[in-house]
Amino acid sequence: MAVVGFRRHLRNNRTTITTSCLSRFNPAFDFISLPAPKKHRPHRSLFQVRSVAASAESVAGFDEMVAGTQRKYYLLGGKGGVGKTSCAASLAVKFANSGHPTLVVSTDPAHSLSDSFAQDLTGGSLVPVEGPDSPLFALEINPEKAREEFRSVIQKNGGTGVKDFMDSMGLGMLVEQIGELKLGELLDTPPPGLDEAIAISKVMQFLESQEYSMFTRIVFDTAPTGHTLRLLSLPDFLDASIGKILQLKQKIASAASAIKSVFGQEEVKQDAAGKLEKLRERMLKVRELFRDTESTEFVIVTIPTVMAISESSRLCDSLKKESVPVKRLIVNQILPPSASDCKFCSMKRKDQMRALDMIHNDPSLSSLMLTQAPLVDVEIRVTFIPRSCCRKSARDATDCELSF
Ligand SMILES: Nc1ncnc2c1ncn2[C@@H]1O[C@H](COP(=O)(O)OP(=O)(O)OP(=O)(O)O)[C@@H](O)[C@H]1O
Repeated sequence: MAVVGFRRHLRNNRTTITTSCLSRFNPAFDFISLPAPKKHRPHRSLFQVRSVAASAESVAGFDEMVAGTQRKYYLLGGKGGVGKTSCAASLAVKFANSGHPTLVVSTDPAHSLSDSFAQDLTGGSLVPVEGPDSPLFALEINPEKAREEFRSVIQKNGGTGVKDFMDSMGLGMLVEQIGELKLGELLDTPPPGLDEAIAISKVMQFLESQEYSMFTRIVFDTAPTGHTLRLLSLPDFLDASIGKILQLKQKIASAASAIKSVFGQEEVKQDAAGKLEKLRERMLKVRELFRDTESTEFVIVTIPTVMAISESSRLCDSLKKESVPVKRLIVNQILPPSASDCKFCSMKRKDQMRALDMIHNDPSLSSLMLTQAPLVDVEIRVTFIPRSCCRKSARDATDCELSF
């Protein structure tokens, strides 16, 4: 299994991958590349993490991330296009190769996890990723598709399928409260956080379902910054909304006869306030989870540009304000060292140095552990090499090192 610059060669009808671009560049980019099989592993740090505040190099970062068998959640977020998906995929692979059954989930409506793994993950269910030592599954949650399905269910069945659908999304109790509202209109102008509500409800399913209990590492590839903040603030939003919904309860009760035709008498009789309370508790549980320093960590991904770092600084402040644990910053796409820069690269390098200085001087970001990942000259993809291709006799040493 390898996360490498993606270059395919057909050799004897088998797929192999060159690793030359990575080996030419910084070995610290092992965050994106993979550790070689144990017997080939170099002795240097494979996941170099440097505290910006204390400039000494440390290898403690990744060791700390893999330590322990209790479940841990890593949310990767940052500005659009900085490499969140690439980093989430490679981190997930590293966890799986370190012995953790791992799940990587994309909550970004503009998914690219499928592209990153070169596998179709759009079905809304767990897809096994072959290759790592321990099980690795990937999942894309497609909120927009879910919303569309929801809309068509309403149109087709006049609302009769709504409850089942919402139940499947973990939001069943909501529909009973809003059953007499015009759901079509609600979907045309979705309340802020509806997409994130679907993602959160999936998270709650992870927590509750036996099927997911095996996973000890869950990596989230989140949507760009704005969405992420809404995701984190949604439990509060829903908490506040519950008051409003409770007011609707009275209205719903008076419209019981109308609802009866949709949901049946028994449903209407159920204690709406109790259900809302349950929903609130669930949301609070999610909120607690995201703020639990023992189990959760938000990793900010950025690139060395003034704009990206300024946004990362604001994101870091917001996360801290929300009491979300944030300890690490990945600075992706750093120009690799070169003995002779062209004019463009030399200018670019200076620009990147200025941006990196911003991190050192930023009151929020400077306290984070910094991982630097170089810009590589090919697209980052996760793929695997069939074991049969890894026979030493048939392969040169470099290919073998990053295969399994
Ligand atoms: N270090 C790198 N060197 C070269 N290309 C990179 C690097 N990191 C990411 N890329 C490329 O940049 C593009 C965007 O990466 P990716 O999809 O991981 O970013 P993202 O932050 O998840 O994007 P979005 O916000 O759109 O979801 C991809 O084509 C990816 O291959």
